[in-house]
Amino acid sequence: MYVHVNAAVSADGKLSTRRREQVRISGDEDFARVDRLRAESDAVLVGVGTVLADDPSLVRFDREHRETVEKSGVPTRVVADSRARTPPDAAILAGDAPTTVLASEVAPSERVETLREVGASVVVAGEDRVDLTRAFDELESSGVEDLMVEGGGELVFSLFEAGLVDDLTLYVGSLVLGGRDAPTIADGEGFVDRETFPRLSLDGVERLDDGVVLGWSVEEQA
Ligand SMILES: NC(=O)C1=CN([C@@H]2O[C@H](COP(=O)(O)OP(=O)(O)OC[C@H]3O[C@@H](n4cnc5c(N)ncnc54)[C@H](OP(=O)(O)O)[C@@H]3O)[C@@H](O)[C@H]2O)C=CC1
Ligand SMILES: Nc1nc(O)c(N)c(N[C@@H]2O[C@H](COP(=O)(O)O)[C@@H](O)[C@H]2O)n1
Repeated sequence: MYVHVNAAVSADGKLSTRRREQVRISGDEDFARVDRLRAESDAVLVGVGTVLADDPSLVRFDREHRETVEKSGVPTRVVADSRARTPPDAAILAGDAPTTVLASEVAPSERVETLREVGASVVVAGEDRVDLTRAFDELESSGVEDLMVEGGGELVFSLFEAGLVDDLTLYVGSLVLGGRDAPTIADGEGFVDRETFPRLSLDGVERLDDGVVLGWSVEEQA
């Protein structure tokens, strides 16, 4: 499965403010690029932190572009949510697009049952937090070849740590958000040993809206 992480950051590298409220960093051209990326994907993944902060629906994508890349149907929405905290009335569970919740064994069974009742598929992988490698194997066996990840920083750090990221694109907008506690694209514990820093290879730089899109592929980890 090919894993592409995309996000928008401020000029000082923040995904949002210290209040973790959704901030529109992308402009119209960048959102159109995001819609094309979604159209190229079989599934779009976010962490439950993003669901609780932004209440995304993840239903928008470029339908014309999807036809040109020969993908059928609509992208499945996926949430990494160890404890099944996704509210049953969350926008990510509404509408016709399918939703898969990746949970772990600590998820209370009644919450898992409620999510199933409102139409989600629930995949249990991992004892405590979601075991992303196992969960991705399950997604792949269900037909997901191209997975787009739209954040947030806790989830993306874990994906880098597990060596699961193939591509990273960042839209860098022309604003400063600041805040030592504001989320960045890779939060979590952080890497400390030089040998473990994921290394990137710069593939492209493009000016868009009032900002710039940077594209990298992730080099093989030793
Ligand atoms: N500008 C942009 O492009 C974007 C901005 N954002 C912003 O980012 C913020 C949210 O990011 P953040 O708080 O980091 O939340 P995330 O969306 O990264 O979700 C983190 C949660 O995912 C769950 N999770 C399940 N399995 C794992 C795992 N293996 N590793 C890590 N996490 C796992 C954890 O909760 P649990 O343990 O309960 O499972 C964790 O707390 C918001 O402010 C949002 O607005 C978000 C996306 C894009
Ligand atoms: N690409 C991008 N630019 C921004 O400025 C953003 N704030 C985000 N946020 C991400 O988009 C999700 C919302 O998508 P929908 O409105 O549901 O289509 C949000 O949850 C973040 O993952 N992205």
